[in-house]
Amino acid sequence: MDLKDKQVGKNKSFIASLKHAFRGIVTVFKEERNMRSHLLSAVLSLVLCWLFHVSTVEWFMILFCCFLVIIIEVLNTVVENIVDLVTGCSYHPIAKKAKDMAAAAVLIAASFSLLIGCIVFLPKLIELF
Ligand SMILES: Nc1ncnc2c1ncn2[C@@H]1O[C@H](COP(=O)(O)OP(=O)(O)OP(=O)(O)O)[C@@H](O)[C@H]1O
Repeated sequence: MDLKDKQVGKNKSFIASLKHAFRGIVTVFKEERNMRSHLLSAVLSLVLCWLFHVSTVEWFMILFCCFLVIIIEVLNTVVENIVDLVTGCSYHPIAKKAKDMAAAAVLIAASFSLLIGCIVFLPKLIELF
């Protein structure tokens, strides 16, 4: 990171805010293996939606689940980073609680999405065979 990137104050323009938000997206996909798995699952679900010609409501449900899991994984990564920043990577029981609860949020969102995926795709797969 070069010196001019070491900004600590508020963004001066909407474009600057957007640039930093995009950098956040790139960083989370580069650094988080789980995020890449979520993206792969989302792409596969969208391909299935397209193959099965699902209804508008079903498209909405699947899109909602894809975005939900990705947004919660971003928030989980934020919690992990803040905890590491505060603890300096030394053990603390409250750090453990925070990280475990953030991971629980991802697990709950992913389980909900799996359930929705089963509700939408299972009847169509059964009909196919
Ligand atoms: N500073 C700490 N103090 C106490 N426990 C910690 C600390 N850092 C991590 N842990 C424990 O280790 C687990 C894994 O932490 P880590 O930061 O490696 O998350 P991760 O493997 O990147 O998680 P994810 O699978 O969600 O990406 C946490 O859920 C927590 O139980």
